[in-house]
Amino acid sequence: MTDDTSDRRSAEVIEDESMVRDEPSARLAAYRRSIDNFDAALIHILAERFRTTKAVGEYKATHELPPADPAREEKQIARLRALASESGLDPEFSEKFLRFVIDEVIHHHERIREAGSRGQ
Ligand SMILES: C=C(O[C@@H]1C=C(C(=O)O)C=C[C@H]1O)C(=O)O
Repeated sequence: MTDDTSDRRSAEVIEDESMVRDEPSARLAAYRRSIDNFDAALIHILAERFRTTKAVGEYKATHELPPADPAREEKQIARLRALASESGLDPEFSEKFLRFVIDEVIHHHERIREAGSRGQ
């Protein structure tokens, strides 16, 4: 498939083609409306993930479990790398992104544990 064909197909999915012909900048605006929706979904998904990992951090602090679980991280990273490859996303990027998120979660868990040990 040429770039032109794939470009046209993406536009068809996002926007009525006749509107794009009439106003060239409408295509960019349509792409950006779609990006806005994806970014909003990402933020909601991340907020839900952090809500769950907060509960995990509290559970770990109560049961005196360590904040990080490298075996679980390794499994999760391998699983998401495979999913990324299957869906056309760079697996290196998916690993870096997950590593970034997991490191933040571990900091939260450490803070929850410290707060618990100070009796807060
Ligand atoms: C959420 C957990 O705590 C940490 C964070 C993880 C994550 O964000 O995926 C995975 C493993 C742990 O290092 C967990 O143990 O499940």
